[in-house]
Amino acid sequence: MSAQVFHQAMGTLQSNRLLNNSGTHHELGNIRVQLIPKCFKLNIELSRNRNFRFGKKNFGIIQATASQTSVIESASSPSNHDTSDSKKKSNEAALILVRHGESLWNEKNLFTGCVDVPLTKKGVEEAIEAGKRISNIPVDMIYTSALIRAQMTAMLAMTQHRRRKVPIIMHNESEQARTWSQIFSEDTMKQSIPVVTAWQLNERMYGELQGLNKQETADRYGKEQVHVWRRSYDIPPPNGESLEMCAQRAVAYFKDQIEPQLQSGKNVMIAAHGNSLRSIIMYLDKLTSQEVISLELSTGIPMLYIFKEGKFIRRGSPAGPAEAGVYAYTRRLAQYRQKLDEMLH
Ligand SMILES: O=C(O)[C@H](O)COP(=O)(O)O
Repeated sequence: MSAQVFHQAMGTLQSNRLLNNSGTHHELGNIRVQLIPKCFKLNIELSRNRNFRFGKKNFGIIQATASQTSVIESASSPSNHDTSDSKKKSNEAALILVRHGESLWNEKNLFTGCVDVPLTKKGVEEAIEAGKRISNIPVDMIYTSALIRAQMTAMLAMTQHRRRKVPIIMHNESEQARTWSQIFSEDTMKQSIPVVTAWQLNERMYGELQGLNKQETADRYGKEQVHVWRRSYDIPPPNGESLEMCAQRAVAYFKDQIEPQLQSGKNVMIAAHGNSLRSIIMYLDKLTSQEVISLELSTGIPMLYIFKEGKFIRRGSPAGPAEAGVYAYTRRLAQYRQKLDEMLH
């Protein structure tokens, strides 16, 4: 198999460079149709909306519309031979949301926003704990923000997953980055989970509050003013983003990039931030701008949703690390867990 085909199969965002002897391309308006012998039956890609691909054999049918590309897979179990843990023509998919563990600036009570601060030791432990709670839930794709605290959380959580797939960050920032991060073993690829990092999932930009102490800011400007900056829906902090502004980019990204994966039966984990996740939960739970202001998210506590028939069903947020009673499993999740038990015993 050529390196280029493998690169494509690995799922890096599609290169503008056309494949030579590995396949043929046809342009249909803004849709590019690519036929690749023995690999994808049919690979339809929007030339402007570059959608992510991962794995190859399991891509049975690929559907394209003017706004999105979705994939229906043929994998069905967590066996070693499957590229994905999703079900064939699955009509349900798991969505895990997790706010990053405690960061060094959470610990110091500083406004952090888009400043790229790592986790504390406690944050590392929280991320590992989060991983234990979701260790029996299938994960086919991971999305994180561009910030290290979310990425650390996702990676540390996955060290606990019983399926033992390896999360691998996709580097699509340049052609060279794509080329230099190729994987040349199909088996290795099957045991990997693509991790897509996106600035749109970043924490809200806290403007001129970034780096200030929250308590000192309240002492200086008044508790009420700071509460308005932190929890109002549409009032931004000085030169920063309001929750509404944060929601515009985070929810747009969720709808454009993540929802199509869920529609195709992929199980997705998102590791992000207090405010980008509040925005996404507002969309999932159809909260009003009044309701979202009282929504608070703890660090490192994963929340589970099931996506089914176009709807998001909240399945719980575990109070403790013990699995029993943590999540209201669906039948499909219970079957997945049973297969893991069989595989690992
Ligand atoms: O950016 C920050 O300071 C925190 O991650 C979120 O802060 P908040 O609770 O003040 O919105």
